[in-house]
Amino acid sequence: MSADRINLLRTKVFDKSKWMQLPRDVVVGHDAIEQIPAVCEDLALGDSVLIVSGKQTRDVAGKRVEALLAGSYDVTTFTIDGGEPVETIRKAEAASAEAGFVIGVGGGRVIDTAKIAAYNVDRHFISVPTAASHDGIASSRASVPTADGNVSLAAEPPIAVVADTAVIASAPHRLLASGCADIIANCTATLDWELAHRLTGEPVSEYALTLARMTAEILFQNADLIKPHSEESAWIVTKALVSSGVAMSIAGSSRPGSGGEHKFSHALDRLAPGKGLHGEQCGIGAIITMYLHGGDWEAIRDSLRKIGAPTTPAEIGVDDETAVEALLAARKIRPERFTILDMGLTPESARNLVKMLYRE
Ligand SMILES: NC(=O)C1=CN([C@@H]2O[C@H](COP(=O)(O)OP(=O)(O)OC[C@H]3O[C@@H](n4cnc5c(N)ncnc54)[C@H](O)[C@@H]3O)[C@@H](O)[C@H]2O)C=CC1
Ligand SMILES: O=C(CO)COP(=O)(O)O
Ligand SMILES: [Zn+2]
Repeated sequence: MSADRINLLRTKVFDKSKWMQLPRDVVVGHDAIEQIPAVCEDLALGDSVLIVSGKQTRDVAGKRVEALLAGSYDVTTFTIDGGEPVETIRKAEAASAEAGFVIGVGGGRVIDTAKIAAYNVDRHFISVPTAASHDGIASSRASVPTADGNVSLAAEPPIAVVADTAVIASAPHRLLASGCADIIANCTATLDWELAHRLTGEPVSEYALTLARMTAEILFQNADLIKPHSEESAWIVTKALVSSGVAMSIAGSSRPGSGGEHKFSHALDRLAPGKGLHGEQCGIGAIITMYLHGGDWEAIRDSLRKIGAPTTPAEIGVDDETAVEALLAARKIRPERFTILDMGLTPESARNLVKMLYRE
């Protein structure tokens, strides 16, 4: 081989570069919230903090975090009131700019709002989930609903995650089951990613793929252990959500955890707002996309049932025709993200799939 050719190969190998941002401290367990002052002190993030929470989650845990930090930090609060998401982010951003660092205490929407606001004004962000309902608790991505569908944005990766299993176990079981379904959706999201790699040459990360898939498999194996209001269940699911979030951070995108089933969920958010939770809709979508991939869709359905997550649109109050519309609309959401739903689905085939796979 000539020297020129060797140099060319070297250049190809060495011009690859990637920046992965992962949490530095992850504290999960009973009364973990009490560790927040120690975590903040350990990370030396500044003298003032903005605590972002929702109306309900402020009562659940936000006020406790405020009280724990009040003696040592200048504490300000921002409560999300359910207004227009982009406007809410702008307001949270302005409040974050006045603080040294930001803590988000709540469900997915609160955490996403806080992590985008922190990112936009270059502040560190601590994630304090009050429910194990989604895998954004440890990721560097945020999902924001817009008029054109959900967009996945770069956001501040949590420098710490503090997940109190007592708080999480006391949340409605529906939230925990939804988080399980969001993880189970990794099974189809990873298949979609591999499909796109084979078909369009989209790069994949073997590590992110393997971690996302393994996380879903561990949950499958432990589906029997997922029970309402059990701290052990909260522990299993929270660890899986952290692991899934890390897969997204390694990938630098939500690809390992979001494929066609997520597009279906985003489409339902617009067509049937307020009916299903994010993870619930993703789980329902994964049944169809797994069937289309030729995989074991019945295993997905049975695990969801075991955990207590819905397996049909009817269970979340969505009629079959809306589910058909969502399947067809899914392709228009983030069209650059190729999935199995881009492979020739027609109104007739969508109708047949819904009829066949969503029987009670
Ligand atoms: N950044 C990312 O990578 C990801 C982001 N997401 C986003 O997260 C959002 C979905 O998150 P969810 O948590 O499902 O919805 P959510 O944030 O709307 O919360 C659902 C409900 O649960 C309540 N809640 C939370 N903790 C509670 C507790 N301990 N006790 C009683 N009620 C409690 C909230 O007040 C809210 O009413 C979506 O916007 C989705 O796009 C979802 C997955 C990954
Ligand atoms: O929900 C997510 C992963 O579970 C993030 O996915 P999106 O990028 O589709 O919002
Ligand atoms: Zn998700």
